[in-house]
Amino acid sequence: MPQLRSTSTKVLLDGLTHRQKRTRKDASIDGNLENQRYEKKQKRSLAAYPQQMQEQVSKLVSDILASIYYDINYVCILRSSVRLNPTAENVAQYRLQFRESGDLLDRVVGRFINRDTSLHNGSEPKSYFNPRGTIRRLEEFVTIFGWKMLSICMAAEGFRRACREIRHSVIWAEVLEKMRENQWSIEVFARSRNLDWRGQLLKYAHLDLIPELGSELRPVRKMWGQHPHHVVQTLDKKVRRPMFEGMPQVHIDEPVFDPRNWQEDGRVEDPTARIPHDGDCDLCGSGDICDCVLDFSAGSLVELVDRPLTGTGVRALTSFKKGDILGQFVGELHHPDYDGDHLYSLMHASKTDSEYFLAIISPRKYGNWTRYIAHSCRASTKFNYRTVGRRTVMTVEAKRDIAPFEDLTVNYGSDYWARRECMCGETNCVSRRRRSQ
Ligand SMILES: C[S@@+](CC[C@H](N)C(=O)[O-])C[C@H]1O[C@@H](n2cnc3c(N)ncnc32)[C@H](O)[C@@H]1O
Repeated sequence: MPQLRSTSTKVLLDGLTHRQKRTRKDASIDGNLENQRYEKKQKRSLAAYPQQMQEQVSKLVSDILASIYYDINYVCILRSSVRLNPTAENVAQYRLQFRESGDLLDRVVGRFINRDTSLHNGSEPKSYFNPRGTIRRLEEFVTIFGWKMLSICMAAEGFRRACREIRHSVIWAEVLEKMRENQWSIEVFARSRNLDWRGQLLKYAHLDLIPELGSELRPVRKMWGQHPHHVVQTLDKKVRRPMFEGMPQVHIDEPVFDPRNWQEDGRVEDPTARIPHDGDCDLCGSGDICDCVLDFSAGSLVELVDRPLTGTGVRALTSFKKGDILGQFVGELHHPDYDGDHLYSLMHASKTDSEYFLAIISPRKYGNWTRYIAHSCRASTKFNYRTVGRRTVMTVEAKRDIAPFEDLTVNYGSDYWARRECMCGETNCVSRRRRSQ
């Protein structure tokens, strides 16, 4: 989580701390009353700070949340590689990720047990004045979000660092608020990638001193076994499989060329196969057919979410820079005259001759996350024809910098909206302009 180390962040954290600095020694003099006063003061909301500082804090908090998704994804990739290839090195690397989190979980569980034991004894819980303490924060976190969420987040180094390194409670409060907004999203993200959050907690299952822990360990519906992009978060905070005309939509990584779809044409070769006329490879610059392949890791850091006006859409879970290639638009390849998909399909051409169509890419059944990108008349991404390795491909690229948690959008072109109503809400919206004419 490099963001926490940046100079501007340090200045920001110091600035906030400076205003309300108070030492642990001072505060511990008069115990609980002081503790309450201190916390009240600390809980001043972010709204009390200058606008510029508020913006910096929200950016920092977004970056922290994004780092949690990134780390969870990383741990899940590691887990898959351990399952597929359990070498000593892979196993050691995977275990390393859980060393610190296991230790912290032990301590938080210990805190809850001590708390309960002291209640059973009839004595007051031991006072622990340590507002900035990591364990204290984790304890608060469990109280708000529960053990499952703690176990999920604890797998992320970004979360552990935030607990340890954030110095001001206003920032920590903002992190908790952002967590609250994204709680279901984080859970779906972790569960659909098979994060072993239960395994981390199972060793405490026999401790019936913490009843909430037992109830959270009850088996939950499996979200794993399929591709993470077979999971859409619904408006009522559930999940569903994306469907088209009553059939489940299937994730694929590569376009599908089936000669049976080209019988009239008699074509037996994939029309997207690269020929010398398609120009140099956009990755290595070579004019010869090369073995380059696009890196699609960006697609691991997006999620599918239902939106009230526009149906299933795509939300970024990380930041993207202008020009980043986020993914490849894939689907079944059909003859350019194909008329069977008016919802998702796009014409494909070579970058050297964009007027000559090679195929229609139709992802209504087989496709990837890019088929769900909503239209906006002020879009954040664009489609591009590219030549990469052995293929001509259609990519989705960032038109500008994109912040974490923004919905990705692309411009479908004004023809698409000739007989449909665009709901993007932008001031330059094609349908809005039509209505006002
Ligand atoms: C390529 S699909 C995108 C995925 C689709 N939302 C879904 O649920 O499968 C295009 C369809 O999404 C919806 N959509 C996307 N952007 C929209 C917008 N700006 N206004 C209205 N509807 C939109 C429309 O129903 C459109 O026909």
